[in-house]
Parts: sequence; C-alpha cells; structure tokens
Amino acid sequence: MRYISTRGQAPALNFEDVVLTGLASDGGLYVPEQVPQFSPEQIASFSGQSYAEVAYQIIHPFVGGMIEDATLRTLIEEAYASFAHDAVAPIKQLDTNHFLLELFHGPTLAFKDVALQLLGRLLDHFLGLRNEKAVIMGATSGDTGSAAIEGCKPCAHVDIFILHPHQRVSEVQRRQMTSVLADNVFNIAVEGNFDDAQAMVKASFADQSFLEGRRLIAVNSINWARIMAQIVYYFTSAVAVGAPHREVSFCVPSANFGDVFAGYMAYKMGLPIKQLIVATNANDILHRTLAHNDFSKRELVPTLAPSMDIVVSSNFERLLFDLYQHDGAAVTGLLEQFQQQAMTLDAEAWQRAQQLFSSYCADDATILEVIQDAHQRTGELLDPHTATAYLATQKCRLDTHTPVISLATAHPAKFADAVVQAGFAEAPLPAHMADLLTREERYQVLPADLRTIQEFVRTHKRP
Ligand SMILES: Cc1ncc(COP(=O)(O)O)c(C=O)c1O
Ligand SMILES: N[C@@H](CCOP(=O)(O)O)C(=O)O
Repeated sequence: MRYISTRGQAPALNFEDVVLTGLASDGGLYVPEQVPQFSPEQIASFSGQSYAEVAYQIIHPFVGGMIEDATLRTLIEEAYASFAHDAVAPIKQLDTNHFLLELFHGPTLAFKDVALQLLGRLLDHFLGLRNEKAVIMGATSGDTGSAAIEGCKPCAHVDIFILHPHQRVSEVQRRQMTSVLADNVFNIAVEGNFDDAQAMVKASFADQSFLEGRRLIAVNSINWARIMAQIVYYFTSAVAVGAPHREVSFCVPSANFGDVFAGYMAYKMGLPIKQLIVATNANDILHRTLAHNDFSKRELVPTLAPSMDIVVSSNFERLLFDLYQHDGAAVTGLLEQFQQQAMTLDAEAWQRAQQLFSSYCADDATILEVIQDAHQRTGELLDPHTATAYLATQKCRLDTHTPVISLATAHPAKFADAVVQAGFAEAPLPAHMADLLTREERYQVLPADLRTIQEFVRTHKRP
C-alpha cells in the first residue's frame, strides 16, 4: 500500500513512514493511493465478530505488510482492551430506525480514544524497531489532546507537546490533559483559538529546523492512522443494523472533518452508505460549503460544543482530492484561494459531494433545546456535540425506513456547562477520574507565536 499527498508533489510513502510523519513535504495530507475493497460477503461476515477482530480485518490492507500479522493483531487487541465497554463502540436504539453509536467508552471519554489508543501503540512499535526518539506536536480543541496524551504517555520513544486554546476548553477537558504529570508530557495553553494552534503545528511540520534533527510526528487527524482506525466503527455499527443487506446512513458531529471522512472511506471501501449527514455548531463552514458551496472563513465563535470550535477544517482537503479525481494541482489552487479568504468548488465536484453529504448547523440555544428534547424523548443525556447530530438527523434524513446512526462523540460528563445550562445535574465522572477536579495540574501559558512555541518545544524534553 502506497500513500500519496493531496497536493501531488511529495514522494509517496509506505504505511510505516506515513505513520511516522505529519504533513507531506508539499503541505498536503497523505491518503492511500488505492482504496481497499470489501465485498458484501466479507462485510456480512463481520456480524458477530469482536470489535478487535473486525478492526484487524479492516486495518490489515492499509498496513500493507509493514507489521507482522500476529503483532498487528496484538497491538489492536491491546488498544481496545482499554475500553470500558466490551463492545468498544456499542449501539443503542433511540427511535424507529434511529441509532446512537456510543464512541465515548475509552479512557478519556471521547471518540478520539478509538484511534489514539492504537496510534500510540503503532508509534512505539515502529520507533522501538528503529531505536529512534521523536517529538509529537498536536493541537486540540479539547478531546484529541487528552486522548493523545493517554495513548502516548507510555511510549518510551516520544516527548509529546499538546497545544490547547487557553480558557476555551472545558474544565474537565483541561484537567484531563494538565493533570498528567509524566515527564514526557508537555501541555501548552495557547493565547489564541484552535485554528491558531493547528496552524502553528502545521507550520512546524513545514520547517522542522528548530528540532535540530529530531523527528516530528503528528497525532492530529493529519496522521493517516487516525482516519484508518475510525473507519472500523462505521463497519461494525452498520453491520449491527443490517448492512450489507440494507443501506445505512450516518450523522456525524463535525469540525476538522476527520471523523466523517473516515465514514466516506468506509463508503469507498464498499459499505452501502446512503447518506453522510454533517452536523456542525455555530462554526458552520462545513455546513455552508456542503449546502451552499461557500467555503469561506468567518470569525471563530466560542460555543457550548467547544471541541467543534474550528474554522479551518483540515481534512476537507482529503475530500477535495477525491472530488477532483486526485488532481493535486487543483487542490493546491483551491486551498490557495481559501488561504486568501474563500474558495468555491466547481459545479461538478460540488454536486458529487451533494449526492452523498447533507448538513445542518445548530447554535448554542438550539443545542440546549435539543439536549432537553432528546432526554425527554429517549431518556439519553447527550453531550452538546452529539446533540448537533441528533438534530441534524431529524432535519436531513431522506426517509424513515433507512437506519440512521448518529455518532455520540463524547460523554456528557466532559461538558458540565452545557449540561447544567440545559437544566440537568452534572453527569458524574467515571470512577477512574472521580478525583480529577482536585488533581495537581501542570501547563505553560504561551502567546500564539510560532517562534515562542517552537523555542519551548526545542528546550523541553524528558530528563
Ligand atoms: C466531541 C467531538 N465531537 C466532534 C468532533 C468533530 O470531529 P472531527 O474534527 O473529526 O470532524 C470533535 C473534534 O474533532 C470532538 O471532540
Ligand atoms: N476536536 C478536536 C480537534 C482536533 O481534531 P483532530 O481530529 O484533527 O485531532 C479536538 O478535540 O482536539
């Protein structure tokens, strides 16, 4: 399996190199050159298999022989043994043909654990074989950070630096990161927003001279392995509600477009997906693009669903590359326009996107109403991100006989503000983090200035 850049200029890489890197050298994102195909018979055979077994079968072709089969199986089994629910990603029925896919049973209570528990192990495996040390830089709007720290803190071979927007993540999210006092974990609270943090991480990949030869690795969904691991739960959940014998739709709370892009990959791999519904908060660039072909920057606004407070949606580039039939030059041109302020897809590409994608956005007041409404109808207390999907499913589904699976991307205990404002008592934290709010914290507040951040990374490492 070879991986190519969405900008068309960087060298193709194998799986090992793609995991151990970040942005492609031309500024693009890596995608597989060819998408593995699964027949209806293969998909049907996933029924009744464990999550780890299905994960092994889905992930195996992407690895392209770069990890011995038995080792790959062990890495996957160990990754998913850390989940509190045996099914890893259990599914609940909310209503006729409306299902909730609970992706928050991992150690940090958000869907990010599904990929980052595996990515941490892949990194340790490859770096261990090479006997090489590396630096991880990641940007977070709240959930990737703690999941990456949790997945990577046992790695003997990495120092991890996570940039979060100062005072713009929930208290639980901040403490999940800053109370990890391991000597290879460094938390930076950036005086800016998520887009500033992500831009500085990407700029650090473009010019790595500040690291004086040390390798830089990405844990954001820039890293292909993040997307790959997330493809699995589209298959397991679709099979649980009748695929491949019937079509299934998904509704995905979206911002950086990694999660729903994993759904798009599942579709390309042969899963019969009728509709991919993209749900956003008031930072609605994805909704404006999919509904109105308006991919233009607007000021980022803080919302009650802070993990989706993102304007520059990184993985949309991977979709563009596919919509433009792997024309890296066209993608580069479009992103240069966006860099200035706005881009417009050509009519054909936009229509192709519209055949599969629908979208809806919810502002804060609506999110609160939806949390109340969903609780009244189903008894479920949704987190504010999941609430956007619950609403978007109702607004966008094409019919009521196709099952729709709404992704529950986080546990409500992470977002006390929204839960309390919606009129509920705070959801309790699970036992392993019951004392989270009294744990010692360690983090550094720094300005959103690339040189300052890079100097911090350059001068800090585990003793
Ligand atoms: C809880 C939660 N829901 C949804 C999202 C959006 O996912 P994506 O960025 O993959 O679109 C995020 C962050 O990315 C998140 O943390
Ligand atoms: N919502 C994310 C933002 C980063 O997205 P990623 O999927 O690219 O890591 C977060 O919670 O940090």
